[in-house]
Amino acid sequence: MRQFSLALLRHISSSTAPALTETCRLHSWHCFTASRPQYRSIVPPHSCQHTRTESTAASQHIQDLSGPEQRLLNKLYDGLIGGQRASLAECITLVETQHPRKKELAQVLLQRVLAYRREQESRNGGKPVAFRVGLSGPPGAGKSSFIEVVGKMLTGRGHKVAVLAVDPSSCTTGGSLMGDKTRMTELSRDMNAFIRPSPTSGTLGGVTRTTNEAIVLCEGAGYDIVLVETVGVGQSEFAVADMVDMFVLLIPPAGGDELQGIKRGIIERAELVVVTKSDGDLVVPARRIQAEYTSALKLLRRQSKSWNPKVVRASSQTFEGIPEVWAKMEAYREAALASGELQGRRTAQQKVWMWSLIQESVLCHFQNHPGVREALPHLEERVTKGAISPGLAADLLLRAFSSSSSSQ
Ligand SMILES: Nc1nc2c(ncn2[C@@H]2O[C@H](COP(=O)(O)OP(=O)(O)OP(=O)(O)O)[C@@H](O)[C@H]2O)c(=O)[nH]1
Repeated sequence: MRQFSLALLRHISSSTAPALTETCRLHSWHCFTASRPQYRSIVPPHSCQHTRTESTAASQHIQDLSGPEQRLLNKLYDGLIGGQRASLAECITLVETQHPRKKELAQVLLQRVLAYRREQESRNGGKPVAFRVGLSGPPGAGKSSFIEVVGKMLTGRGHKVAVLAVDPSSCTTGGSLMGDKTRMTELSRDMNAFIRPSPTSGTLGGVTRTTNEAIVLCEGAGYDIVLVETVGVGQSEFAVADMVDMFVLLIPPAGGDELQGIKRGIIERAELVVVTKSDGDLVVPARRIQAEYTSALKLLRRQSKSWNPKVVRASSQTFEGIPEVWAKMEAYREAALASGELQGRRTAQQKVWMWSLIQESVLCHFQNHPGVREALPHLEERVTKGAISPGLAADLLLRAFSSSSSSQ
């Protein structure tokens, strides 16, 4: 593990450093190594290292890998960059794995793909190559029907479309909220589309991490539009809003009760609200909902200087409004790119992503700590019986964790 961390660190020191000034880079490096003597033997980030290409830097990891591991990673990387769907699926399976060594391999692969993506972005004038859109809405809002028609329309226009799902229920029940039914049947047969359901187990933190990583992989495989779908339950919508360029809320033309479940906080995050199923008898209620949401959005604090959130109607059955919805999404992207907000949003998301990784891994470390594991059953029992407060139990567990961690 330590050897792998060193390899990764060596790569990070050379591949992320160009963004920093030389002084800042060296200062950060010395601050970092001051408390970590084990890393001092690694060459500090230095400008002469940046003349190497990203791929050369990335291949440094490969030296730490066994022959079969190198071959596997090369095969996956070449297949992915070559746009092969089977390789993309295999790469996503690798980032979803719980196996410790495979997790390390996945990180090496991701570093290579990220380096490749950076090269592409610099050729694109520093602008992101792909457009990431998050789509959320209550169960039955018409999300999969909408993604199916929009996806088909976009592949028809020459785009490559990837659809990723974040299903909060997969973390507890094994994935029932987004339905076990076959979704988006036509799009799944389209050679220019790639659909990946949510992993069927794990924590929401784990699922969002792997979705973030899957986005990077899809972009590496040449998908220029990545749609991330989630159901409007729990925190998954906020997690998705934190990983995309644009967040779209889909609302069915339903009565008040069904709309109760839509959280106010998430409406504030939406750049676009689409009232779905605006056809036949549903046109009248769809218009009413559109008017209600338009007034509601006016009262909310404006999130962006370059874009005013909009409310539109569309029908996946009649196709009415679908091209217009996409035109609004493109208009948003252009405005956000021109103002620099999109690039800023992505930069901020990198930090959110890093902290969610830290949270997940610290929690895992805590739960697997021998002192915590020993004390946990007894303390949990005392808390459930009301013998001690949850706060005291948490304090005792944290003490068990930190005292034996520091003596290790
Ligand atoms: N009239 C009409 N019905 C629609 C439209 N889009 C979807 N529906 C119907 O609404 C129901 C739910 O549609 P889905 O696309 O499965 O909705 P979803 O939000 O993906 O649902 P979950 O998978 O349960 O989260 C289905 O019975 C669809 O046939 C539409 O544009 N018009």
